[in-house]
Parts: sequence; C-alpha cells; structure tokens
Amino acid sequence: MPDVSLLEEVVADATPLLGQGKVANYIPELSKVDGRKLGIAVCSSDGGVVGAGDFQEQFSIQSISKVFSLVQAMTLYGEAEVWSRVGKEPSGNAFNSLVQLEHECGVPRNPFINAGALVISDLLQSRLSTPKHRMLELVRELSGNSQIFSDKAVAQSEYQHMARNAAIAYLMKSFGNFHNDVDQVLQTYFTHCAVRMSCADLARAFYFLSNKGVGLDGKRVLPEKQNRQVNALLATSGLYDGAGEFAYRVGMPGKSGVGGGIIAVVPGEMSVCVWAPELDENGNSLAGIAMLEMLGKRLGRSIF
Ligand SMILES: NC(=O)CC[C@H](N)C(=O)O
Repeated sequence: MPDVSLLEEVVADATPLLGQGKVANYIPELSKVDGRKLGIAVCSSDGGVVGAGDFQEQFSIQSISKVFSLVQAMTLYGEAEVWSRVGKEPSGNAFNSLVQLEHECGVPRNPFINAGALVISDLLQSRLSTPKHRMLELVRELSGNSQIFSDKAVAQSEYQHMARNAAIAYLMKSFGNFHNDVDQVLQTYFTHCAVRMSCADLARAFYFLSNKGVGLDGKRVLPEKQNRQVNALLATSGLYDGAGEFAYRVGMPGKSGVGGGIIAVVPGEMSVCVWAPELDENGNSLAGIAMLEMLGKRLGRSIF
C-alpha cells in the first residue's frame, strides 16, 4: 500500500503537465470543469483508501461507466449471449468511430468503445425495467457511498449532442444488432456516463477487479474467471487507440473516461483511480496516465 506522501509526490510531479492537454468540449457541459484538478486514490487489500490532491471531489465518470455496464451484462446474460453481440479485440480507432462497424456487420470491436457500450446498454435495456437506477444501486453498493448521482445537466448536454452516438446505434440497428428503441437506450447510456464519483469512490468500487471478483464488503461481484476476462479486456482495449501506449508505459489493466478519470488495477494488490480533466489526442487523461506511470514505477508494479 503506497503511503500518502508517495501519492502527494506523484500529484506534485504531474503538476507541470497541466496545460498540455485539453478538457473535453464536444459535450459542452463537460468543458465547464476546472482543467487544473489533479487527484489520485488507491484502495488496497486491507480495504483502506489513501489519496492525494483532489481525490475526494466527484467528477463525471463518462466511459468508466462502461466497465460497470459490462459487469451488469455479464451477470444478467450467458457468455455466448454477450460475446455474439460485441467483440473482444482492440479497435485501434477513436472511441466514437463508425468506420469499422460498416465493414464488420454492426458488431463492435469491444465493449469499451462507444459502439460496444451502446450494445451493452441495449442488452441491459432488454432485461432491466429501470437500468438507470440499477446502475446507481451498483455503484453505491460497490463504493459504499450512497451519495452518488447522475448529473442531469451532463446527461442532457450529451443528449443534445447525440448525433454521433445515435448514428452508431442506428447503424448497428440496421444490421440487427440493436433491439430496443434507440432514443431510450441513448438516454440510459448518457445517464450512466453522467454519473459523478470521486477517485476515492472509484478506487473502492473497482477493488473487486484486483481481488478476484470479490468486493470490499466481501460479496462476490463476478466469478473469478469472468473477473480475469474483464481485466484482460481492460488491458487490451480500456484506453481505446491509446491502449498499446498505456500498456507500454503503465502496464496495468485500465479504463479511461473523457471526464479525465482513469481506473487501473494491480491484480492481487490494489485498485487505483486518477483524475485530471485535460485529455490527450486519444481522449485519455494526459496527466492521469503520467500519474499512473509514476505510481507503477515507484512501487515497481506492472502486470507484464
Ligand atoms: N470516452 C468517453 O468517455 C466517451 C463517453 C461519452 N459519454 C460519449 O458517449 O462520447
């Protein structure tokens, strides 16, 4: 377990990187965030969380929600039902790209790009009567924080600028790989992306990924095999077309969101969350990746 002073050092050493990335503005509401925020939190096997910087401030989790959605779908459906609808391969394309879908018969490369997460949301819509609420229940339970909500203004802003996500969903529908009403599923998806959590909340919530599928409260979230599968997919596709560089520099399964958060996992040891809203050209937190790289180096951790 890293001590607070090490995490404070990581935050201090990442501070000079501020100004090098850009806060996401394609969702106008997200551009209101202060780009100078920096936070890191680590949750380790004794259940304790240590953090530094802005680690207690809640932010828009955005695509980090795709991991929670996948976990729900894997719990509700059999293996073949999930993986006949979405692939397990890195996309090598932007997270919101349409190009592969046309060539690949409307089956997205993986569950962590927008197309894949929209299929997963479609699966959730088919089985859950209140998918938006179920997501909140899940994240509150996993993080042990009942004060987690979805930000209506952000969800609304995404809804008003939905053209690309709607195009992706309709293209998949044209191939028969999208079963519910597009508008309804988009609303669910945006509500999931707009959930606000802190680094501390997220480090706690994803502790199970580092603990063979068992959460902080001792309850099993996923069977061990599925937990390993999720970590494998995070390692190969969690950072979109930056996944290779992330594996090279950080060496941990991880998932980013355009709100500037990244979660990462050291199997058997700890879950980490960093937050820095300025993004690199792949839509991943620039200083966030640097903080994870520094943490991994200083602790001597990598899965490779
Ligand atoms: N990479 C992300 O975090 C993207 C999520 C965002 N809600 C979108 O659909 O574009």
